[in-house]
Amino acid sequence: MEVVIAPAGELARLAADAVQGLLTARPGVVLGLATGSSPLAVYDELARRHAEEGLSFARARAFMLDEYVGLAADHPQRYRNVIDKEFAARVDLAPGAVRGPDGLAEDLPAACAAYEADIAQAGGVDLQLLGIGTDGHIAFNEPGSSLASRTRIKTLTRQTREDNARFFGGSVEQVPRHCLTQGLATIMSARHLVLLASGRAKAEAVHQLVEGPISAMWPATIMQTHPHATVLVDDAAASRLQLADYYRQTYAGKPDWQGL
Ligand SMILES: N[C@@H]1[C@@H](O)[C@H](O)[C@@H](COP(=O)(O)O)O[C@@H]1O
Repeated sequence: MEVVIAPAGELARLAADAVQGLLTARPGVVLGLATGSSPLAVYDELARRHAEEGLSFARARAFMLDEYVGLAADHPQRYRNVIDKEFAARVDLAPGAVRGPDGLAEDLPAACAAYEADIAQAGGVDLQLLGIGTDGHIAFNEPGSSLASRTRIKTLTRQTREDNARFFGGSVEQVPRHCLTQGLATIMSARHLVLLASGRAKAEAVHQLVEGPISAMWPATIMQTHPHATVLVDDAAASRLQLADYYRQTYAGKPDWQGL
């Protein structure tokens, strides 16, 4: 696991560089997209490179991590609509190139199984962007999630609903209680995991993710077993890392050509 501690703008550029490197090598790359505020600066940077430098996503495909159950098709907080607005509509992804779990399906378990099959048929995800919840969840894999889980229905914790109430007019009651989420094993199948976190509220989750024991109580800790995982954090999110000095020295001595 590589840990990079840097200002938020630099982190977004690093993640965008990794995406661009893949796109340049293989235009048909499969991206994994995350919602939440953490990846927004990456989407801004990729949209800028598309507009100003001609970076093309025309042959790329993308899979979303998760979706609320039951939000109306036109609800602005439906993750499908969030991703369209924040990223897909700002670049040249082909129509239908972005897939997500269907939180409005009549048969939710069948929709989850179909989603897993879609990802497999696409050849798996090349680069998965991730944020992290204050309780250590990735996607919507709440504490207690099976480390071997696949896409399924989950019940959101009170903590996550409170954290996300800001997107629902500040009302926790407006936040759905259920979601569909890629499982931890689904996420672990991606070839490169790039997690972004900023702010002091994430410091304990980041410490557990990088330095804690692997445990379903901090679901993101499963990333310690991934062969290519990158954790991009600002100073505040890094403030509880025991080996922060070591991560800083390591990154400072890294050759420019190496990439993430
Ligand atoms: N399902 C999403 C996660 O994918 C995201 O990582 C988390 C943190 O969001 P933020 O980046 O806004 O802190 O929020 C939600 O729970």
